[in-house]
Order: sequence, then structure tokens, then C-alpha cells
Amino acid sequence: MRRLPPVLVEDGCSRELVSLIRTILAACKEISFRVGQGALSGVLGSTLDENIQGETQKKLDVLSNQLLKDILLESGYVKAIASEEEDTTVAGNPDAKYIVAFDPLDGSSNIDINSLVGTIFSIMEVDKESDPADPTIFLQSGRKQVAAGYVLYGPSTMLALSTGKGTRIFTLDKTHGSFLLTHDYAKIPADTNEFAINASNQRFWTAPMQQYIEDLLAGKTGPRGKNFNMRWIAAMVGDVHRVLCRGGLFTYPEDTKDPNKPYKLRLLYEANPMAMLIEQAGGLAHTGQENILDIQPTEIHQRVAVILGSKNEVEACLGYHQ
Ligand SMILES: O=P(O)(O)OC[C@H]1O[C@](O)(COP(=O)(O)O)[C@@H](O)[C@@H]1O
Ligand SMILES: [Mg+2]
Ligand SMILES: [Mg+2]
Repeated sequence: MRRLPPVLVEDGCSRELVSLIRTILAACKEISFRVGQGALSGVLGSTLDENIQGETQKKLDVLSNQLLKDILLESGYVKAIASEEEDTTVAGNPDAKYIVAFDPLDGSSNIDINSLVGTIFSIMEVDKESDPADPTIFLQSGRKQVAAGYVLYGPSTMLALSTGKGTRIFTLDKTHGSFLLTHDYAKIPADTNEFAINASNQRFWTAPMQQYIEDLLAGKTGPRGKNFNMRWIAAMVGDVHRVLCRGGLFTYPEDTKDPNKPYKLRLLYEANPMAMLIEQAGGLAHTGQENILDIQPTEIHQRVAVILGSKNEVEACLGYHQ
């Protein structure tokens, strides 16, 4: 089985980019170890702090953020970082040309129940002359990502990665610490009969989304003429992994539950990297109004509606939004 670095070199990645990805993965291996140790690692449970988005930080959120932040800033490969758990961006090496946005631990509510969690990352390039302390260097559309990926800490630790030449899936061989290529070129089937949504928010969805889900639930005798199955892992990283492996539609749509927060998922370090992985595997990633990768961000912690997965099913859902 092939190891990650030669695969990246073959895809034409610069030596600097390969080193940067390996640096991120070094932190992820450490997070994988801590997650695997569970209660023995002493990092289960919450801290007394909140992040800038008003969410209580879990101990593992804070630890994962610290590991990624330290290793990236010490490496010299990044000009700046942006993280879910940092109020604003953090400056790195002024001479570097890459910036990294990350969700250090996605699926925080799963930590204490030994369920799926992961790390999501997005890598972009900036002018060498740009100011590392200027947060606006992160305000680029998802199309500008040079690489995107996630590491899923599940029964096995897996990496899904795209550098713009398809989406590949690697599995961490814990006997020697290398990510080995186990699923070359993920291909999401265009049709599916599986969907993922947090149905407890149903009464807060917009009318088109209510109607779409109602029609899915109506099954074989409804307008869609077939039965659908539902899954919800409560970690985007786990739901997107399932979609990459066997297709499906995943959505966290707009809702009115909290008028100040119509969307849940964050553009720069959740929606954009996942959208790149999905598109590179033949799927579609949309907000209902526009393609996620075409959004021009206005803020680091901006949130968006997400509808992604099997192309024909996402298009069917979008049909309700027109
Ligand atoms: O709690 P809910 O409504 O099921 O939301 C789950 C969603 O929230 C998230 O956990 C948000 O990510 P964080 O855990 O990084 O804050 C997504 O991964 C997931 O899809
Ligand atoms: Mg997250
Ligand atoms: Mg998180």
C-alpha cells in the first residue's frame, strides 16, 4: 500500500505543501492517540470556558487546538492560522506562503460518549508580501483552497484529502504511524436513498426544506416514489465520511431556532474543506442559494447553510428552493 508523501509528490504538490500537510497530520496522530485513550487520557469533559462563538469548550477541543496551533506555528510553513477555538487569526512565519484554517475537533458533543470525532482543515495560499497579522488574508473563496481534508478518529483513524486531483482516503497504520492509501479516488454515487439532518429542528426550517424532507419521509407512495433511510452522527466529519464512502445527502440547513444564528456550520473550516472533498469526489455542495465554494467570505467565523452529497439528490433538494 502506498504512503501519503509519494502520492502527494506524484500529484504535483510542492515540497513545502507536502511538509505542511505532514505537519498537520503529526498533530492529528497525537490527537488520535489521546482520543483512543479516552477517559485514561484525562481529556474528557468540559472546561469552564467558552469560545468566541459562545460554545462551551470541551477539554479535547482546547487540547487539539493547542497541538495543531503549536506544531503549525513552530514548523515555519504557515503565515497564519485560523481556528474555531481562536477568537481571531494567529500570525506565523511572515515568509511563508500558506495559511491554514481548521476545526481542531469536530463533533465535540460526541467526545464523552466515545463516538465519532475528527479534525477538519483547509489550506490556502497568500502573497508572500501579505501581512501575517491581517485576518482578511483568510477571506478567500473556497475555490482558492490548495488542499482540504479531515482526519476521522473512529474505529480506525482515516484521512480524506484533496489537493484538487480527486479525493483520496488513507488509513493510519498505527503499527508504524503512516497514513496508507486505502481508497483511491472516492466517487460519490449520483443517486442515493439516504439522508442526514437533525430532525429535532424540523419546526424551525424554511418552508422548502420542510417540504423536501416531508416528501422524503413519504417514501415509496409519496412524490419521490422510493423509500429513504436516515442517519445522523452529530459530527459533520462522520456524516461526510459516510457520504464519501457510499453516497447520501447531508444537510444542516437554515433555521429560526435562534434568530441571531440562522446557520450552524462554519464556512472557512467546516463547509469549505468538506465542499472541496465532496466536489472532488463528484458530489455537490450548496447552500440552497449558491455553491459553497463560490461564497466570498466576509468574516473568519462566518456560518452558512450546507446541503451536500450525491449530485442528483442535492439537485432534487435545490429544486424545492427555487
Ligand atoms: O448538535 P447538532 O445540532 O446535532 O449539530 C451537530 C453538528 O454540529 C457540529 O458538531 C459542529 O461542530 P463542532 O463540534 O466543531 O462545534 C457538526 O460537526 C455537526 O454536524
Ligand atoms: Mg465542527
Ligand atoms: Mg470543533
